[in-house]
Amino acid sequence: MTAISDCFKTLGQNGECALIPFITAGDPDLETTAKALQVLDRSGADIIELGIPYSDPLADGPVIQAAATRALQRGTKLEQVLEMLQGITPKLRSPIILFTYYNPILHRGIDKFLQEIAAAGVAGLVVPDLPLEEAAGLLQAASEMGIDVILLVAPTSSAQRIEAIARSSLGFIYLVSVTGVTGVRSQLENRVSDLLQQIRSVTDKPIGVGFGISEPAQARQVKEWGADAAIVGSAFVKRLAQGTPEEGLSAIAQFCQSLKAAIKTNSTSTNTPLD
Ligand SMILES: O=P(O)(O)OC[C@@H](O)[C@@H](O)c1c[nH]c2ccccc12
Repeated sequence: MTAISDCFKTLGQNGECALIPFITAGDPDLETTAKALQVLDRSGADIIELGIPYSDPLADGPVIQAAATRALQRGTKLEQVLEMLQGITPKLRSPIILFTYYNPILHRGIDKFLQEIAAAGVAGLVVPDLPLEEAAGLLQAASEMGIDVILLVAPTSSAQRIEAIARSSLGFIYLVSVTGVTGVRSQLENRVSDLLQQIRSVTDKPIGVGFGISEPAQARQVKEWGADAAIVGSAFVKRLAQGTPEEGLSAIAQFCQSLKAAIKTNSTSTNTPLD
């Protein structure tokens, strides 16, 4: 069993929903990224998604695009991110998912890339622009190295495609809550609940919901809709980038705790009698 499956199994036994924060590597610098991973790990994160900055981040909204630009301007390179991870992953409870666009993987060569990230202790991989039709090779090679490739379901995915994605995705299935780019949204669409049920009807694998979750109440909402994980990106990236690195770290610690508290409890905020 992989570290990610193991994590969902334990949480599922307690009726808990996983919290998956996302941050961009190298923003404001890699030293802060290393600290941020440890802070999140101690503040309620169950799994952490770390984004490799990329110059053409098609699926990203303004907050994560700006973070990637800042990280690239500082000269953040994949090798340095992996070197940092190698030192940090042994100290973390949370498995690390690496987020990268497909081009850097192709550029390096699939096998070399996988060997390097496995050596750095990475447990999973999200590649938003990897077409399912081309995913087989990467999925196979990654699973042989114990790395879960997590595939994305979009609100526009057909029933047939949802089934195919659910069959192939490893670790969990990433349900993108809206059509569009990453970023804070004031309201989550109700159809996320229908999509969750639709995916649930074709698979036993855990399902994580991401895109637009920026408040504890929204995380609680996706939990109540039946999600196994709430993924929160832009809202973390924004907080980490505000003020000095120390201020950013303390802001994400607090935010992480409040999100976890919202999805940990089984009770709802309404006063339901116990009997
Ligand atoms: O930023 P948001 O709206 O909270 O969304 C999640 C997210 O940041 C992370 O999973 C992510 C960052 N960039 C992506 C691109 C595609 C899919 C997912 C992502």
